[in-house]
Amino acid sequence: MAEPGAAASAGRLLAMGVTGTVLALVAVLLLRTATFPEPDELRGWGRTGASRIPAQFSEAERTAMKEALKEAIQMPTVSFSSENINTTALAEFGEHIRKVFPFLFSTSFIQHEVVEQYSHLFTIHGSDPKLEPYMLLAHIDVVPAPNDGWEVPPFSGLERDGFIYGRGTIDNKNSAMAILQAMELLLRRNYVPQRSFYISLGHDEEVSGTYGAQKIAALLESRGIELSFIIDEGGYIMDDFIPGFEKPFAWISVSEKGGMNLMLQVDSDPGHSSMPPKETSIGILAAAVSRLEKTPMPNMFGYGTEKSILEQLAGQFGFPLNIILTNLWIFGPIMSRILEKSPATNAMVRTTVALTMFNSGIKVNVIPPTAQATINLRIHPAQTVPEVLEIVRNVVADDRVRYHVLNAFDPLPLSPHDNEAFGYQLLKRTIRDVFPEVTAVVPGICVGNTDARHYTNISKGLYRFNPIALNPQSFKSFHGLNEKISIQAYETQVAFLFELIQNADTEKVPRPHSAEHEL
Ligand SMILES: CCCCCCCC/C=C\CCCCCCCC(=O)N[C@@H](CC(C)C)C(=O)O
Ligand SMILES: [Zn+2]
Ligand SMILES: [Zn+2]
Repeated sequence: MAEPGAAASAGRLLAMGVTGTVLALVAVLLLRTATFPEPDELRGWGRTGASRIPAQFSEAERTAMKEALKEAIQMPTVSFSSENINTTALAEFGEHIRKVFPFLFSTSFIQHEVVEQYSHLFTIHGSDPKLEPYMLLAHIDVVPAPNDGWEVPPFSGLERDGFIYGRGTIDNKNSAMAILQAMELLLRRNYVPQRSFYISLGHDEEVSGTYGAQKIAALLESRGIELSFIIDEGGYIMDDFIPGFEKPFAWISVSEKGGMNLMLQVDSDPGHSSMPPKETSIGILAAAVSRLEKTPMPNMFGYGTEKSILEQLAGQFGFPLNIILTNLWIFGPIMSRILEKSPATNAMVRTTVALTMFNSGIKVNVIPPTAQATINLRIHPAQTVPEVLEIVRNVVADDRVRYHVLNAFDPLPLSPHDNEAFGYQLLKRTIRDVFPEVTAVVPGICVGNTDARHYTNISKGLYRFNPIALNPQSFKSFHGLNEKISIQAYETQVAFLFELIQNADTEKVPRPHSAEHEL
C-alpha cells in the first residue's frame, strides 16, 4: 500500500504542520488501542462443549489430505474458453472426489448432484430447519499453464520444500478440495450439522461461470431456495502488504468490481501502402487507446470501502501513519494519491482500463481496412457501466472510433458487514480462532470477478474469503508462474473450514462487547 517514500513524505508533511492536533489524537488513539485485545469468553461460539469436535488430524489423515490435493492438481482441468474446456480432466476430477471422500458420497443426509456434466452441488441437510442455509463455493477449473518459466511442471503436483506446486494450488482447487476434505473429516467423526448448507463446485469460473455457477444458481432459485450467506474465493489473509505494518490482516471482500469488455473499431479505405493516407485505421485507433491509457478514470477514494479499510487498520500502525489513517477527513487527498502508486491499491480506488487485445493488418503492403482493440475495464463500486462508457467516449473524443460492448455488468452491491451480518461475523470469529496472529479484519473489495456474482438472486450476503495467507509475491502467481501452497497452509485451510462449519451451527450472531473489542 503506502510506499516507504510516500509514507515518509506524508510523515514530513504532518511534522511540519498540525502538531497540536496530532498530540490530542495520539492520546485518543492510545486510549483506543489499550482496550484492543478481545476477551476469551467470546471464543468458540457455535457448537460448544462435548458436541464440539476439535480440529486435530492424525498423521495418516494429514498425509491423505495432502496426497488428495496433489492428485487433484495433476488433472489439467483447464478452461481455455467457454467452448473449449478440458472435459476429460473435469470428468476425472469427478471420479477423484468420489474415491478420496467416500463418506461424503454415502451419507444419508447428503445429496450430490452433477450439474451440466462437470459441476458439483452437494446439499447437506442439517437437523434444524429453522436455521437458514448457507453455501461454500469454489471452482475446479484452472487457467492454462504452459511449462515455460515454471520451476516444476505446472500439472505435476510436485512437493518441494514443504510446498505443493501447480496450477490451481491457490486458484482454486485448494478451496474445492479443502471444503470437501473438512466435511469428510467431520463425517468420519460422526458429525451431523444443525444448519443446512450447500457445497457448490463450478467447472467454468475461469471463463465466466455460465454453465457452472450460473446454472447452479438458477437451479436453486427454481427450487425457491434462499441462502443466508455464501463464501467464495477473492479475499485472503494479507501478509507483508503494507510497509510499516508487520502483522497480517484479513481481507474479506464484501463486494467485487463490475466489468466491461469493450471493443473499439476504426474502419478506413484500404489501398496501396506506397501511397498512404495521412492517417490509417491503425494510427487512429492507437492514438485513441493511448489517450485512454494516459487518462486514468477518476480517483473514487472515499466512495467505496477503501476509506473504511484504512480506518480499521489505523490502530495497527505506528506514528505517523496511525494518525494519518484515523484522520482521513484531513489526510484523505494525500492517502488517495499514495494508493494510486501501486497497481493493486490503484485498482481499489478507481475503475481500471487495461488494453488487452489489438488486431489489424492483412499484409505488409496493404493499408488495413479495419483496426480493432479490446479493452478490459474493472468498474469501481461507485460507478456504473453507462457512466464509465461515457467517460471512455469523452476521453477518446474521436467520431471515427466505433464501440461494441462485448459484455458488461455493474459492480456488485456491498454485502452486509455490520454486527448483525451473520456470514461476516462467522468469518471474523473463525479467523480469530484459527489465525490468532491476525489482529485486524477489514471489509474489502475483490478487484477480480468470482462465481459468487451469479448468486445475487438467492443471497444478499456474498463474502469472498480464502483462509490462506498471501504476500505480494504469491499474488503474482495467480494465473502466473510457480503457483504453490505450503502444506501447512493447506492443512490450516482444512482446519478453518472444519471450525467454520461447526461455528455455523448457531442461531445467534456473536455480539462484541464494544467496538474496541472488535477485530
Ligand atoms: C492494502 C492491501 C491491498 C491489496 C489489494 C488486493 C486486492 C485483493 C482483492 C482481490 C484479489 C483478486 C482475487 C482474484 C479472484 C479473481 C478470479 C478471476 O480471475 N476471475 C476472472 C473472472 C472472469 C469473469 C473470467 C477475472 O478475470 O476476474
Ligand atoms: Zn479463481
Ligand atoms: Zn483464476
